[in-house]
Formats: sequence, structure tokens, C-alpha cells
Amino acid sequence: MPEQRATSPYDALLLLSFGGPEGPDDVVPFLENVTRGRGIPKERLKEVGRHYFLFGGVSPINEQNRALLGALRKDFAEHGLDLPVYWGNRNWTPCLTDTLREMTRDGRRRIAVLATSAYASYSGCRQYRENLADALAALVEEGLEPPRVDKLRHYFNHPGFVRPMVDSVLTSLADLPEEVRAGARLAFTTHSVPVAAADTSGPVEDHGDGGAYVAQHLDVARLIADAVREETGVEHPWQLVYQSRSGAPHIPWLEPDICDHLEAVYGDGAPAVVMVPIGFVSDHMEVLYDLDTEATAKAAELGLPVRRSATVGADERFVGAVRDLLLERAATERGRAAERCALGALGPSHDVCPVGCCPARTPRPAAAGADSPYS
Ligand SMILES: CC1=C(CCC(=O)O)c2cc3nc(cc4[nH]c(cc5[nH]c(cc1n2)c(C)c5CCC(=O)O)c(CCC(=O)O)c4C)C(CCC(=O)O)=C3C
Ligand SMILES: [Fe+2]
Repeated sequence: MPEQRATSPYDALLLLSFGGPEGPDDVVPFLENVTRGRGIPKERLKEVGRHYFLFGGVSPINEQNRALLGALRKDFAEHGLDLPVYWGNRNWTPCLTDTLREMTRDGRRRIAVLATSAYASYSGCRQYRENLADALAALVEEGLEPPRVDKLRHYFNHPGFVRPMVDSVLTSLADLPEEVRAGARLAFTTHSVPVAAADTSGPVEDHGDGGAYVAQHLDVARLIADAVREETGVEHPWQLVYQSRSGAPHIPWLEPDICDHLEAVYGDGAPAVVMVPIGFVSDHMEVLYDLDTEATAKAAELGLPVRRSATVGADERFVGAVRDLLLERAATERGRAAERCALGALGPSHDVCPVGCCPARTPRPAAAGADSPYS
């Protein structure tokens, strides 16, 4: 019997991302795709559209994904993995349905999916799974036999995700003027979500008290803060804060916002802050606008020195983590024991989201989970 390939049973990897506009004409249709049926106030949409127009209508997310795609293909080739890598987005071209159709026509029957979102939550996990189900339904509608899709587990606590961020915090600290460096605070930031969504994030047993979303971010923040202390010998006070809130003002979202936090720590006598966008896998518009533009302007107004540390992007350690997660899951699917790499207190995340994980307000079919209508 020929030896099974290390990637078996998978015959392709799909890089699944959010998508973003690539020019001014894309901005409004992109925002319409994102917000379809989500009840986001018109004022907020105009404001977010303005953020994109400030950058020529181009989101950095696509360039970042092209870089990651290229790095994954190179890494797989260098490690002798003969597995094609495709790219599809939830909200902009290349669109998920088109990519899955192409994959199906190419004969791909068993697909591993890497989402560019590291944590549990409706927006960061189930919504990706709903869009996978929509795309599979479209293929069925077209008379195609849908492939099986498996979403790789959450990687927030994988060393290949955490370690590059430790280095980038060290770089940001070194970049601060020496006289404020030792007293600098670390502000770990992530996307705010409605408190109700946070509380119900992750498997049912994790619900409440901020759910898996907050717990996972706190674990990553603590890991980075501990590693930075070990490296520098300095204890930098830190806090998990939020950014990019949308939705109606009367609905509670996770707080404090990064800008309010900067004001608070300034009032508290902090000499400097490093903003660490642990919630984002690469430089998204939220990083470029909400942190590099808005929060940085706020800090300048206060006279508070700030730096923003780099996201993991296409760091080779992150690319290696993706290969690791793929081989781990492939081995598991072949019934072999696999080492499940994870740092921190929470341990490796589940492979298959259980029923009730990160529920939607209005239930909809979601693929790649225990409640998937597709096998
Ligand atoms: C948790 C989370 C992530 C992280 C996980 C992940 O990465 O998936 C994320 C990522 C992203 N969010 C993005 C863009 C937008 N998100 C919006 C709206 C919303 N996001 C939410 C949550 C999240 N979002 C939520 C609860 C809403 C409210 C509406 C709803 O319940 O769905 C809106 C509408 C306008 C607004 O209100 O801001 C836009 C334009 C982009 C692309 C950026 C680029 O172009 O570089 C990316 C990567
Ligand atoms: Fe989930």
C-alpha cells in the first residue's frame, strides 16, 4: 500500500478571508455586502466609507492576503506538501462562492479552510461558517456536487501566532523614546462586539462572563505581556481594550474603546502606550484607520507617545503554524494521534464547533460544525 500523504484526506487548502475594496468604486458595494440585513445605522456606514476613501478606497487586507497566499504556497513547496492553496472572501472578490465553484470544477472533494480570524465569536467564526454554507448551497443549486469543508481550529494561542506579536511589541517598545519606555503601558486591542455576542461566544459551557471571545483574548494578552516581561525585565501594566464599535448606541458593546483608554491612562500618569492589535491577523482598515489614524491622533492631542505594534501578516512563523494546523487536522481525520500545539491556560481549541457554539441571533445553516447540514 502506498504511504499516505501527510496532507491526506485533504486535497486543497482554502484561505477564507473578509475581503475589502480595491478602489473607490468598490467601497459602497463592499459595504452593502458586509451590512446586508444587519441593521447598521446609515450614519455609521457613511463614516466607515469615509475611512476607506481616505485611503483611496483601498483596504490593505487584500494585499496582506496575497502575501499570505504566496507565503503559504512557498512554504508548502519547501516542505514537500503537494497541496494547492486557493483564496476566497466573504464580502469581496475573489468571492467565496466563485472560489468554491472553481475548486469543485478542479475536482477538489475535501477542503481544509483557514479563516483569517483567530478567535471564537459569531462574527469571527460562525458567520464564516454561514457563508461557507451559503456558498455550498449555491453550488448545489447549480447542479454541482459540493465538496466537504473542514474549518481549521482557532489559532489565537498557537505559538506561531503569539510569538511574532511578542517580537513586534519589543520592537515598538524599543522605538519609544528611552525616557518613557520603561513606564509604557500595553493596550491590547481587538474588535468590539455586542456584549450579548461576546457572552455567547464559543461552546455553550464557556457562555457567560464574556464567553470564549474575551477569555481567549485575555489569554493571548497575558502570554504576550509575560513574554515581554521575561525579555525586558520590566513589568509593563496592560489591559484588554476594544475598537471599531458599530451598531446602535443603545446596544451595549465591549468597552473601553481604545481612545477612551488612552485618555484614562494619560490621566493616570502613563508616559507612553504601545497599542497591540491582537484581534487582527493582518493590517486591516480597522488597524490603519481606528488605530494608526484615529487613536494616534487622539494620543498626539494628549501629548502621549504611542506606537502600534505589527500584526502577524505573512510572518514565516504564522505560515508555519498554518502548515502545522493543517497537518494536525489531517492526521486527526486519518485517525492518528496528533500533537496539538497551544500556549496559555486554555489549551488547544476544538476542531469542530459544537452545536450552540457562537449562536446567531437568527439561526441560519452553517457548514463545518456539528450542526452543519453538509457532511
Ligand atoms: C470580531 C470581528 C472581526 C475580527 C474577526 C475577523 O477578522 O473576521 C471583524 C473583522 C473585520 N471587519 C471588517 C469590516 C467591517 N466590519 C463591520 C461590522 C462589524 N464587524 C464586527 C465584528 C468583527 N469584524 C461586528 C460585530 C460588526 C457589526 C455588524 C455585524 O454584526 O456584522 C463593517 C460594517 C461597518 C461598521 O460597522 O464598521 C465593516 C466594513 C473587516 C475588513 C476590514 C478591511 O477592509 O480591511 C474585517 C477584517
Ligand atoms: Fe465558533
